Amino acid sequence: QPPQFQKPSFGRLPQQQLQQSGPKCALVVPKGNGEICITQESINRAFNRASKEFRLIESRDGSNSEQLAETLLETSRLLALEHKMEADEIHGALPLIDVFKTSIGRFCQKQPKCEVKRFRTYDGTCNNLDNPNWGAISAPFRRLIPPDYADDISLPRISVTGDQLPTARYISSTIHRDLGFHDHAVTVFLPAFGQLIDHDMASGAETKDPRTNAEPKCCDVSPDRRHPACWPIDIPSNDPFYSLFGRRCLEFVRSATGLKDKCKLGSRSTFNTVTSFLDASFVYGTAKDTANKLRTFRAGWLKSNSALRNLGLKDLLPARTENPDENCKRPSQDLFCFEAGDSRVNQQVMLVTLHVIFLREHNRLAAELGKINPHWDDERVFQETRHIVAAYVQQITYNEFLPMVLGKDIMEDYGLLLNRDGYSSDYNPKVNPNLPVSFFAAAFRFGHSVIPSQIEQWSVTHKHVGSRRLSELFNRPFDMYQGGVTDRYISGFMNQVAQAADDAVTEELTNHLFAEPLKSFGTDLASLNMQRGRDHGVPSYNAYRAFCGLRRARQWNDLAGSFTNETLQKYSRTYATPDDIDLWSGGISERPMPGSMVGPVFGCIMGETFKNLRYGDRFWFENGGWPNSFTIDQVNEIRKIKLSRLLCDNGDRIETAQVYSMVLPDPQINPRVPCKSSVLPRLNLELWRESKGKPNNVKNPQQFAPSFGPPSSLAGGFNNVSTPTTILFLMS
Ligand code: HEM
Ligand SMILES: [Ca+2]
Repeated sequence: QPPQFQKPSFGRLPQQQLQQSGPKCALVVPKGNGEICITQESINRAFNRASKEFRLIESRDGSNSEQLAETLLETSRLLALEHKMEADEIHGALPLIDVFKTSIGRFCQKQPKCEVKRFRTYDGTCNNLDNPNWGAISAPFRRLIPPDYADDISLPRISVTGDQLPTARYISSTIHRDLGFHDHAVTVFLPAFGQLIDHDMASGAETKDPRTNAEPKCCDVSPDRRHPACWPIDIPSNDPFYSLFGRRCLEFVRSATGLKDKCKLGSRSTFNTVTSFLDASFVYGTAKDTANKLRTFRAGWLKSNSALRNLGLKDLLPARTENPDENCKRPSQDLFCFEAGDSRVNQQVMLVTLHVIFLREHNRLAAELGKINPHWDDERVFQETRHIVAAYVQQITYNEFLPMVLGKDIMEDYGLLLNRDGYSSDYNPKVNPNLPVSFFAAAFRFGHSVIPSQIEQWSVTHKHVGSRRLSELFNRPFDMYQGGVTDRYISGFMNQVAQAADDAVTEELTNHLFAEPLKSFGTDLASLNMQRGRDHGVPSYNAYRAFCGLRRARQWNDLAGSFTNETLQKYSRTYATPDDIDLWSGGISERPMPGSMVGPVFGCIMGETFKNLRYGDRFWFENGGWPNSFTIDQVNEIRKIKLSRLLCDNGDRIETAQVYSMVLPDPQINPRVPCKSSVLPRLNLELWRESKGKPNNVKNPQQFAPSFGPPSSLAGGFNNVSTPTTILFLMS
């Protein structure tokens, strides 16, 4: 069984004492010797006042969700004020009120009605039939422990002393300076794939200025004229880098406020704008409209750019011709960035390259499936291909990526090892696949520490042929239009060693992020990570220690085993108390666990998240008994897929690759093999052949009800798992 970490306790109030919907009171909260009665009238009063302030209009189609979220937050603030509620009561009690019994109900969108179908919806709704919005777009980030807001409702976290925390940039420049250490085992494909799946799972909601429909600018605007969501980051006057340019401010805008499940009251929630499920949403988008724009509607294909065909090379992503300058620095009007299912695609070339590989794989599969099943129409080929591509993402994530990042122990403890054979019957509709805010804002940003300063290109014969600074490539993916560059990046990423996952982050990210062409400075990703954590009310590293079963530090010495002496000293000089350490900073600075790239706190947050993304996904590729289920032979085919297979098939002239492309090649334990080697099997698509009219694999459509039990993966052995210290398992 996965370890039972301390269950989230939202407040110290005994839940049975909280009565809902009594005759007079919507909620009764015990307080001191007495109790607080929150009446429906007081809720309605607070809501009316707040709705005037935010000009809420009545509508149940979701078009008012932004104002409704702000209105409900203000309602909560007014109620907390009126009833003198403390943090525990705000987090533990307010969400228990059934708002459908108050005037709020009229404004809250109804849950969609679900049907059981073969393919996933684009927006992730109806994956969970009882909670149709779980894992879907706009779902709130969930909390592993109660939030930490300065006013218990919404204002960013401050020090437990009551003072402001040190500015995020100060922590970045003292603790997260680049020391340039390399990892000893992983290649650049590890962070590249990590970021790709990050974009499958997570995207925070930007606050837009209604006048410009862009994120507001904060730095060069006087504080009284700033957009209310502005919360720029102060740069100390003696900053080792920005002082050279007289910069004192980094742009930062707080994320948009979101609705809680069923419009519940309580402290500020934020939401995910993509599906948290690993469903290849970065290929297809998270709305039908987006998917339709990407499709050719012929033979199940996605649109692509054929500019390189005359050189005998495969297609690239289609050009972004709508809003061509959005997140794209074009040197001239006739050069375009790329379009894909996720709008962040052009951020840098690692990401673009993987998007290209998945686009090509989609079209390769669609072509084959179309030949094997000539009676399938465009829609059927498209959806069956999408279904396989999502399964690939799950297989590669749990079979290659997570074992390297988390190591064998966490994989086992959280039930993350894939089954060796047979179907899984471990889908559990009670498991919530929404991402924890601590995962989105901190733990999965561990990858920022692994990014190298230079991006290398290698030849297909594995020789280094050139390097470019990462900062020259932000939002400038144009060299992909040169014949052969896709291969040179693919080969580069499988041969270039990644940075170590430690407290150091490359200056390309901490001083030059998104630098404009020819500008000497950009912004700082480490600062953004910490500011984002504070923005979302993410409690401190120390609070998560307690959640993860470690001892909560009372004094600096208690952390001696967790950090190097040097880091600990820096922390003690930077923060007022161990209770203040930002989660992202503490998490990436922790000493890694044996066989893992991360320490126990990030390991625990990621373990929790990836456990729920597996057991809470009804469309998980190993699940049996649903209309979406693959046949068992198909599942076994997918189990053989490795990232190197996709590189071989979708590069232009890649002929050899190491078996595990996220791990450095090694003649003994991770040898380069020819792409035609049986060590890298291709999916046998004959298993997808269907005789006309017969549904693919649902033997008895009545038998949808899955059985629930302990994850059978835990009973199984050790399958295909690799970790830096257990890399020998790779080849077993
Ligand atoms: C050159 C590579 C990368 C760049 C330039 C980059 C940049 C960024 C930026 C600008 C943000 C938004 C920051 C904010 O305002 O909160 C972000 C968020 C994030 N990044 Fe990265 N990142 C990179 C690589 C990675 C990698 C390798 C991972 C994981 C393995 C990762 C995981 C995340 C996650 C989980 C988020 C939050 C979700 C989101 O809003 O996108 N990133 N990154
Ligand atoms: Ca997704």
